[in-house]
Amino acid sequence: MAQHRFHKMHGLGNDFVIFDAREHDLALSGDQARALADRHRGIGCDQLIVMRPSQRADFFMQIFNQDGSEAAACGNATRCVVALAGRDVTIETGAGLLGGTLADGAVTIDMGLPGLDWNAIPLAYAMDTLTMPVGWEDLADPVAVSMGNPHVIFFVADTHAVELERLGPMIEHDPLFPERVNVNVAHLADDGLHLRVWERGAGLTQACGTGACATAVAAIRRKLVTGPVPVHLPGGTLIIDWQPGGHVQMTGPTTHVFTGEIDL
Ligand SMILES: N[C@H](CCC[C@H](N)C(=O)O)C(=O)O
Repeated sequence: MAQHRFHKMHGLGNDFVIFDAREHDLALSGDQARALADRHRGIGCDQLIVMRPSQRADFFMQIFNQDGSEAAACGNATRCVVALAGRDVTIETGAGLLGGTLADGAVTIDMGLPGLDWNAIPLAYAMDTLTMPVGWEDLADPVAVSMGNPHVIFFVADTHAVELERLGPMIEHDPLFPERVNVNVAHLADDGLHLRVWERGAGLTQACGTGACATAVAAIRRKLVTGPVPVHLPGGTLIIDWQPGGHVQMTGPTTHVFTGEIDL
């Protein structure tokens, strides 16, 4: 056992435990990550992040969901590790290299190109990802987008009328999504997009950065809005900018709550 320092942070209430393992290695299994993320028996978080050395970037970001599964992208946590670094950095993730810049207390991440083909999401078989011919009860005709992690987006009349705590897990585990999926329900209002997310491996969260990116891309592809677009989540608002063919830019705040030590 050794003592390891961690940072408790959040991006609009999507919360993280972040270990900086660039100087001292920290091997973590999915089971250990799940135990640490447990809100009753561990520290508690939506995702657990480990910053590691990288040959290609300032650091590598390993991402564990609350259930112990690994993900290749986490937009809100990416903003938090840039804020921790305290300077503009390049981050290596399982989905490629991301750029992070700090300005006026907010962090902007270049989230790279969205994945739009069925096999980039991935889906179990070929279909048009802009208007998918599928549905689950009242949720139908979604869009699929990858931000390095899989997202399905439903545009509805009112996000608060959707029983996401029941339909979310049903869709997350549907065989159409071989790697499971993050489930986004959104509606368009005068002030931008309103979004609620059932996250793969974490459930209902107060905010989802990649979900906000994927939903903005879906809305722009369907010509509902043009970028930059405010995306209002239960925990607050992100600004997403994207032009077809370009990289997705996400801007939003981060909060450092406390630093702790734990024996691992
Ligand atoms: N649950 C996601 C990872 C975290 C995404 C979210 N917290 C964000 O800010 O992008 C997945 O398994 O793909």
